[in-house]
Amino acid sequence: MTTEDTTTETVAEESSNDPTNDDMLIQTDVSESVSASGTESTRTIVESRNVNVWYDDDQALQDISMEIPENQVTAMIGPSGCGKSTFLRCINRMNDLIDAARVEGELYLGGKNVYDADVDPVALRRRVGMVFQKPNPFPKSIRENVLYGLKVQGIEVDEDEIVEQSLRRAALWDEVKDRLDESGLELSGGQQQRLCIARAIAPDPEVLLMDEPASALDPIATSQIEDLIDDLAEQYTVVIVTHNMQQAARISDKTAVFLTGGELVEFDDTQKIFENPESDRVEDYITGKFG
Ligand SMILES: Nc1ncnc2c1ncn2[C@@H]1O[C@H](COP(=O)(O)OP(=O)(O)OP(=O)(O)O)[C@@H](O)[C@H]1O
Repeated sequence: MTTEDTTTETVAEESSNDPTNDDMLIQTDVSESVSASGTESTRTIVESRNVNVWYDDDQALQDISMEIPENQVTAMIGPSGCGKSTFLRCINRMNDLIDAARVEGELYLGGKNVYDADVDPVALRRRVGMVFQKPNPFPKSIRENVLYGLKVQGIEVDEDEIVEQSLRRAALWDEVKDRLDESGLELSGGQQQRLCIARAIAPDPEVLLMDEPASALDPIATSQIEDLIDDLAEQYTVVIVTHNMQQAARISDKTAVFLTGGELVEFDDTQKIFENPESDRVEDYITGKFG
């Protein structure tokens, strides 16, 4: 990837009545880049520099450096235990919640290191939403599920508007618009996962992290989630962990291949990774020779 141009913007977040804004002045260093194909101009939104993670004495990630482009889908693939989920959790500091975890290195979101002392992890998680493997709606109504994140953070919004907008973006509105006060647990698995996506996007995050979001779903629901991810990338940056290489090939623009030991072996355009990877180890993994 060639760095073409670098501009710096300053974004002052209003603190006003919003307790999640922490009065921090975010220096946004936006790198303008051209993809390997030379056809798309993209900006880097997440950049990791030499990120290392340990769980007690065991190292889970080794020196991970990569630039994740804005408004694209970036897939993380690799064999079980190679650190994909650990890396995802570095981006929104969910590893902070694991006592044994220790993170070193720098992880920039819009040019600001999220591990700086002045970053509030709760405010960060509003900017970086997350969807998990198993749909996990709360035992509350569909409406309350969508509004949950905003309400716990005390953010006042036009509730009807946010509920409709989030459910529309999650491709669920038409199926639930007449039953918004019914429990989210009464929906099918695929609908529950789209409800969780609506809940994650209601606070309008910049980045959406998805940790194997379709692995617990049937093929039809999986296909709906894949179509949805494609649509979401028009508005959000999506970073997805998947065990399913065909899924990564279908839905992602960029692919990062992690291999055993927590090493990022190759990161490039998805087409290049699947058709002509640089690394023999990646080729062996992609072609099923190991992993
Ligand atoms: N909470 C934890 N405490 C201790 N070790 C952990 C914890 N979470 C993950 N690990 C270890 O860190 C390493 C990387 O795990 P991680 O879940 O990030 O891998 P992964 O590639 O996402 O795996 P999978 O594809 O199976 O979900 C593994 O060795 C795992 O056992």
